[in-house]
Amino acid sequence: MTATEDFLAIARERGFIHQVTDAEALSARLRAGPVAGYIGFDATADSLHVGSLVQIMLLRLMQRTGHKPVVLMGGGTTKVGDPSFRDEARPLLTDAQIEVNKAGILRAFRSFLHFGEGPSDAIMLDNAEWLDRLEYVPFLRDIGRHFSVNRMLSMDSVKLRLEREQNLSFLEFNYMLLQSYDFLELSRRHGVALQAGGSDQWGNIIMGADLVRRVDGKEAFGVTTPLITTASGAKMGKTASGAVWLNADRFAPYDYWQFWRNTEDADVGRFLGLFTDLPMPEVARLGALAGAEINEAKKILATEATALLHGREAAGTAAETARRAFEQGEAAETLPSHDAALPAPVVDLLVAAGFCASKGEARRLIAQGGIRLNDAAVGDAAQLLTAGDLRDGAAKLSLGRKRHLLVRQAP
Ligand SMILES: Nc1ncnc2c1ncn2[C@@H]1O[C@H](COP(=O)(O)OP(=O)(O)OP(=O)(O)O)[C@@H](O)[C@H]1O
Ligand SMILES: N[C@@H](Cc1ccc(O)cc1)C(=O)O
Repeated sequence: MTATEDFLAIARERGFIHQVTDAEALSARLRAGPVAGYIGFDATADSLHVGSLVQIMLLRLMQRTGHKPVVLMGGGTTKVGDPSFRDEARPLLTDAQIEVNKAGILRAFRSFLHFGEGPSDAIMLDNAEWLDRLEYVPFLRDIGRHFSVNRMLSMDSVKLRLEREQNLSFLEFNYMLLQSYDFLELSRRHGVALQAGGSDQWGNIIMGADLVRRVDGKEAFGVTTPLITTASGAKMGKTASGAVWLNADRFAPYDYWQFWRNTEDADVGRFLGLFTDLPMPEVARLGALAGAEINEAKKILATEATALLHGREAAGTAAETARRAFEQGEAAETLPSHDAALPAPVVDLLVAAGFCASKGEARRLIAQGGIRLNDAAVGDAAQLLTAGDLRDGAAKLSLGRKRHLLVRQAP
């Protein structure tokens, strides 16, 4: 692809665009040649989850259409904590924890973006590099003077907190200035002219674009993606038992494949557009399938999305494991597995393996008939899994019809 290919039109067609600061001028700029565009990611956990995948796929699309994606790690901003649309302040993380989180987060990007020195190669930066060095009074004088507190207070992202008279600390109130300042630094250092993010980032993004225009008189654009919810209204990426993490040590490729395989019918077309590289005519065809056929589209979505993150081989293995586990009902070797000292309560195993967030949730699922041991429903919340349950060295615990776990005797 070349830089003349219209990134904005393709992004819109695939479902990425919620708001754009000045679509016409941005389109013209994008047509004129490669544009460097950035998205920031705070290091609030040691892996990103599938909610951030919209942002990562947008960076990927930038690269595929000939532009330059800039990944900004929020090593500095994480110390402050973005208050946008949050009811309360995020817990303060130690510097050591932030380092661990950064190392975990950056792993996912390598699967989606090509990093290097070329004009459309991705680069990764960390805003700690400039934010940690800021001096208070010079910063207030050079940057702070361009911000109107009146305007900051009118932003939707903090309005609710203020209206409810919930505390917004001065630390958090500064977040918007720091993110805005990032845009200015990136514009100066790398000619970045575009910032993207989820729709909750609109306020931070337009403030940054204004700052770049005011201080340096340079063009700066902002784009937001919709915040993806499923057809039933839940925020994308959260399941009953937690988040769908991108790192394999937190969420196995097989579970990731299953997450996509379980997409609701009404979401299939939209998710294929956002989370795969399939051409749009194919996306439209698959999204329009109905009845039993939509299941084939879900498997394609699962395999394509898993291949992007974990590689085609892992995706193929997951698809094959799923086929064997569900179509033939046998426990395959590649299901996620968990070693435990036996006998052990089923409830404990479900929590230890990450299938349930708490013992309470595990008991509830058992009461609802949602847990099976070797394909037989577990009826009693106190049931133990014993060595007698092992078949060829493993017992199969299932949550619902689609998530399975092999439990083995710990050595
Ligand atoms: N469901 C989603 N759809 C689109 N973008 C999302 C979604 N969830 C998060 N994002 C985006 O990913 C980035 C990181 O989000 P955020 O930091 O809020 O995630 P988080 O810390 O895991 O928060 P939460 O626990 O509320 O999900 C932001 O740019 C945000 O807009
Ligand atoms: N505020 C963004 C992360 C971010 C950090 C720094 C930036 O310059 C841009 C974005 C979020 O919470 O998701």
